[in-house]
Amino acid sequence: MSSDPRPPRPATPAGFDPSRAAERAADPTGWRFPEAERASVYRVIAGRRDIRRFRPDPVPEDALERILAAAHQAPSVGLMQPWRLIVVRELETKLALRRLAQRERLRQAGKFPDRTSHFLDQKIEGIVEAPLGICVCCDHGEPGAEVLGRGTIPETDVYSAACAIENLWLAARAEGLGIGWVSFYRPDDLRSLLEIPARVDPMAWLCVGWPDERPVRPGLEAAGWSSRMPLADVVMEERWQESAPPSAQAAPAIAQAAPDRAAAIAARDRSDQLAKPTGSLGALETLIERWASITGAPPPSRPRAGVLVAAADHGHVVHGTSLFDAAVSAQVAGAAARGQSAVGVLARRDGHELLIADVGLVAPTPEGVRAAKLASGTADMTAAPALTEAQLDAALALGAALAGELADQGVDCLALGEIGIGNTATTAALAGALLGAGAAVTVGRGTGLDAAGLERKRAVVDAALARAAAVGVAPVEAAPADSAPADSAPADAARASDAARRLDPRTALLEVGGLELAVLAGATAEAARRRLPVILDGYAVATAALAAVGLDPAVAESLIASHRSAEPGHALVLAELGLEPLLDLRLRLGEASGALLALPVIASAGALHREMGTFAEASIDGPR
Ligand SMILES: O=C(O)c1ccc[n+]([C@@H]2O[C@H](COP(=O)([O-])O)[C@@H](O)[C@H]2O)c1
Ligand SMILES: Cc1cc2nc[nH]c2cc1C
Repeated sequence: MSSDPRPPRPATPAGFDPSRAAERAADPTGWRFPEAERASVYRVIAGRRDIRRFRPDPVPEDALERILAAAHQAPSVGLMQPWRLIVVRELETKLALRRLAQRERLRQAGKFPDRTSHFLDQKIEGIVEAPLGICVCCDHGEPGAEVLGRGTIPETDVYSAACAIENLWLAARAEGLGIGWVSFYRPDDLRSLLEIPARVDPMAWLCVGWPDERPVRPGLEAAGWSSRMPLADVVMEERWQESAPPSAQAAPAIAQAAPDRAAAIAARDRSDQLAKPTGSLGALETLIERWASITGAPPPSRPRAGVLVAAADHGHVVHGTSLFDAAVSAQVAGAAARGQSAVGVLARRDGHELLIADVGLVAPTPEGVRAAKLASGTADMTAAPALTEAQLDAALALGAALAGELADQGVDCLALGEIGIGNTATTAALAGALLGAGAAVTVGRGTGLDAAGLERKRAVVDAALARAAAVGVAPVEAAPADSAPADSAPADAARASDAARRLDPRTALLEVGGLELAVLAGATAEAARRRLPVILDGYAVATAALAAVGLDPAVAESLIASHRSAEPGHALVLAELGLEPLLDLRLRLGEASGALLALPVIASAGALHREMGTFAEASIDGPR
C-alpha cells in the first residue's frame, strides 16, 4: 500500500550491485570497511614518503606483482587505462638515467640561486641503488580516437595515469617498499633510453626497493624546503576564493665496472652513525660514497695520487688564440719537472707521484719530462682535421699506458692535468663539438686574452666547428630545437638548437683534437677500468673526460671533479658529466693544480669518515 507517487527506479544490472534498496536505506554507511581497516588506509596515506635511499636487497616478485596490479586498478576516464609500466632491472640503464638526472639537477640548481644547495642535496643515487626502476608512461593513443569522457579535457589520460602512480605508491608503502619519484630528467632523454615511441609520454621514473630510510616527515619538509599547507588553505566553499592564503603563496613549486653499491651503502651507513647531524658533511658525504663505490672503500686519510700531466702544442696558435707563444708549453713542462711550477710544488709537498709527459710539444722534450712525442703539435683545426686516425689511436693507447704505469705504483687515485699553449681554444672546440654548442658559450680568456683576443679566439673556434660539422653530425641525442622547456634559460635554448651539431666523440677528437686531450681521455678510461678514482682538474681535463665518457659511458662513474675553473665552458662540461666540483677558487692554471689542491679536502673527508666517533662512541644523544 505504497503511497509514493514516483515511478520505481530501474533495477541495477545483475551482478553489478548485490545490495538491496531497503538495506541501503536502513544503513547508508553499510558499505564502509571495518574501523581498523579504514585506519590502516589512512595510516598508509599519511605514511607515504618519497624514498631516496634504498637497500640492495631484491624486491620479491610477488610483492612487485601486487603493486603493479594496484597501479592497474586505478580509475581511468572512459576506462582508457592509458598507463604503461616499464620495469627496469639492468644496471647500465639505471646508470645512464642517473647521469641524465644528475645533469638536470645541476642545471636546475643554477636556476634557483637561493635554493641551490637544496637542489644539490636532492639525492638521485636511488636510481642506481634501488633494485628496480619503474617507468610509468602515458600512452596517448591514436590522435583523435574517441574516448568516453575525454572530449572536452584531453589531459584526462594523464590524470588517469597519475592515479595509477598513486595507487602503486600506496600499495608499496603498505608492503613496506620504498618509492622514489625522480623527475630530474628531460622526457626525450628517457624516451630514447627506453625506446619509448613518440605518442607515449614517460611521466615518472619510480625507484622501487626496500627503503634505507624510514622518514617520519616528508624529506623536503625535513630539509626546510617547504611544508604541507593547512587543509583549510586548499579547501574552498561554494566558490573559488581568489585571495590565496599566505601559506599557499609561500609554497614554492618544486618543482664498465659496475659501481660497488654495497661499499657505497656501507659508507653511508657509517656516515649516518657518526657524531654529527645526518648529511651535515654535505658534498663530502657524496664524495665518500662515490669513492667507496669506485674503489670499494672510503678515501684514505692521506691518499697518494699518481699525477699525469700531458703536454702538447696546437696548430691554431698561428691565429693568435693564446697570449703566449707555443714555445712556452715546453718551458712550463720543464719548470714543472724541476719542481718550479705549481704542480711541481704541490706534488713534491704532498708526496704524490708526478709524471709529466711530452705527448706532442713542438720544442724538444725538456729534461725530466717523459719523451713520448706523438707529433710536433696538431694540425690547425680551422684548416684540416687536427689529428689523424693513427695519431688518435696512438694517443688513446699512450694515455692508457701512462695511467697504467702510475696505477702499477700503487697510487690511490689518478690526478690529471695538462700543459699546452692554446689548449683552451682546442678545449672550447672539443666541448662545442661534444655538446653541440658554439664559441659564444665555450670560449674564455685562457691565459688572459683581452677583448680583441677573445673575439679572435671565438672566430677560430667557430670556424673549426663549422669545418668539423661538415664532416660528421652525430645521429644520437640530437634534441629538436623546440624541446627546451618553456622556462629554461636562453643558454638552454641555444643548447637545444645547437644539439644538431653534436659530433660523436671520436670524430670530435679527430677534427679539433688536442694530443694531450686525447692522451688524457685514454688515461681516464684506463683508470676507470682499474677502479681508480680520476681527479679531474680544469676545463681541458674535464672535456677530455667528457670525450672518454662519450666513448664509454661507464667511465663516468669513476670521475671526481676537483674544482670549477674560471673558464666559463668548464661549468657546462661539468654539468654534462653530472659532476659537482669540490672547490670553486676561480683557478685557471691547469697542470693538475686544482686536482692537487682538492686532494687535502678528499684526505680530510677520508680521515673524518675513518676516525670520527659514532654517536654511541662519543656519548652524544641522537636526534629527538
Ligand atoms: O685548467 C684550466 O681551466 C685552465 C684555464 C686557462 C688556462 N689554463 C692553462 O693555460 C694554458 C692554456 O691557455 P691558452 O690561453 O694558451 O689557451 C694551458 O697550459 C692550461 O694548462 C688552464
Ligand atoms: C706561465 C704558464 C704556466 C702554465 N701552466 C699551465 N699553463 C701555463 C701557461 C703559462 C703561460
